[in-house]
Amino acid sequence: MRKTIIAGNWKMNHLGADAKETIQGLVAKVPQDVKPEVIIAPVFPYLSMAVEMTKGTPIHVAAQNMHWEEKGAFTGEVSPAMLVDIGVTHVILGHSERRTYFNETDETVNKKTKAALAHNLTPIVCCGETLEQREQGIMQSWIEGQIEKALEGLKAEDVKKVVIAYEPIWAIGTGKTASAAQAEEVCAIIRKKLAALYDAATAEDVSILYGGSVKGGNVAELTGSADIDGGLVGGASLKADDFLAIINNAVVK
Ligand SMILES: O=C(CO)COP(=O)(O)O
Repeated sequence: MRKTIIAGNWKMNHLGADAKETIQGLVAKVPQDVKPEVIIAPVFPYLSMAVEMTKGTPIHVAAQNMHWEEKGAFTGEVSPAMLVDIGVTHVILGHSERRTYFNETDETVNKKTKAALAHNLTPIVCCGETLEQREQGIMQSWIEGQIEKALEGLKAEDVKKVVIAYEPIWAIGTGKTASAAQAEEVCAIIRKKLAALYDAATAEDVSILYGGSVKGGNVAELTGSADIDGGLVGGASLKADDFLAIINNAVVK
C-alpha cells in the first residue's frame, strides 16, 4: 500500500554504542502517532538490538541485504527466515553500492525480492542511474529496465507490497541532491512503468522513495512532489536529530 516512508540506511557505520545512542534518541523523540513510516537499517550485528530497543514504538527495523536461499552452504550470508526470526520487517535490496562492489545483479535482486515477499518481509528495491548514463540520455531506459527485471514474475498483489527507491548514483553521498523536479521526473517514470507492467491502480499503490543527499532542509520539497512518497536516507540518518528533522519535515500526502 502506498504510504510515506522515511528510511535510514546506515550502511557500514556505527559501532554498537553509537547505534544505541542513535536509537535511544529516536525512541525518545519519535511520537507514537508519527505520520511517515519510520525505518532504520543498521548493520547485521546490531539488528537484534535495534528490534529490542524499538519494541512498542512505531520504528521498524530493516536489513541492508540478505540471501534468497532458506539455509545451507552459503558462507557469510543471512537468510530471510533468519531476519524474520529476530523481528526484522524490511530489507533493502539492490542498493547501488551492492551492485557496484558486491556483484549484485538484476537477477539476484529479483530472486531476493521474491524471497522477501515469500517471508512477509517488505523489500525496498533500489534503482538508479550513473551520471554518465544520464548524460548519454539513456536514464529512462536504464531505470525502466532495472524495474522490469527486479519485479519479473511478480503478481500485481505482490508488487503492491514492494517499496521502490530511486537513488541516482551521482547524488549518493556527494551532497548533490537531485532537484525535486529531477527526482519527480524519474519517480513518475517508475510509476508509469509499473502501470504499463501491471495497471494504473497497482502503480498508484506502490510507495516510491527518493534517495541521495536527503536532509531536513530538502525533504519537504522532495516529498511535496506527486510521485515521491518518502526518502531513503544515508548520511543524515546516522544522528537522531538529523534523522528526526527529516521525519518531521517530510510531507505526508
Ligand atoms: O545511498 C543512500 C541511501 O541508501 C543515500 O545516501 P546519502 O543520503 O548519504 O547520499
